[in-house]
Amino acid sequence: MHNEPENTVYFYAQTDAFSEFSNFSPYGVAFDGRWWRTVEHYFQAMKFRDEEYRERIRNCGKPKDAKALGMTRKIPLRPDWEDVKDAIMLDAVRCKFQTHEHPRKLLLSTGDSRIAENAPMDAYWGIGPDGAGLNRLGTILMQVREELQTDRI
Ligand SMILES: Nc1nc(O)c(N)c(N[C@@H]2O[C@H](COP(=O)(O)O)[C@@H](O)[C@H]2O)n1
Repeated sequence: MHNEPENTVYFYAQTDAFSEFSNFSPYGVAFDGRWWRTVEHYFQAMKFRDEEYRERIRNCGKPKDAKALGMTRKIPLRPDWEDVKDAIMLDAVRCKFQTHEHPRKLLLSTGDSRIAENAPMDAYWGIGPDGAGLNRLGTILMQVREELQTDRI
């Protein structure tokens, strides 16, 4: 069962409310001494072991370009991707909210509301076409919010 919709904060497009919660929003993260202009750039690059290809993603302009580069299967996906992708996403999202005050305050302002990525085509990170998707990104955002609320980060 889902919570009632009125207790849910939805986000997705950069033109919608709470767009700051999207990995496409313009809040960069630092990992391994390098700056990634969005969480999406970092997340997509981590799919690959190929350092040159990671750099290509890091240096591409927009998060949608990073996502498109991350979709290729011409460069092999790292073999452990399915095992590590949730931890990589959590690290990146946590780093974003630790680094940037504006999205952090917005995240804290949601209290204990459910947070859901309203991504119609994505039933893993988002709620998918019928609202019943796994919403892993929303769950990670709620975990990071709880860490902030309880001063654990
Ligand atoms: N804003 C936005 N536009 C899309 O088209 C999307 N699919 C998403 N969702 C984000 O995509 C990332 C997952 O990519 P993979 O499917 O694992 O390659 C993740 O950042 C989702 O939040 N967002």
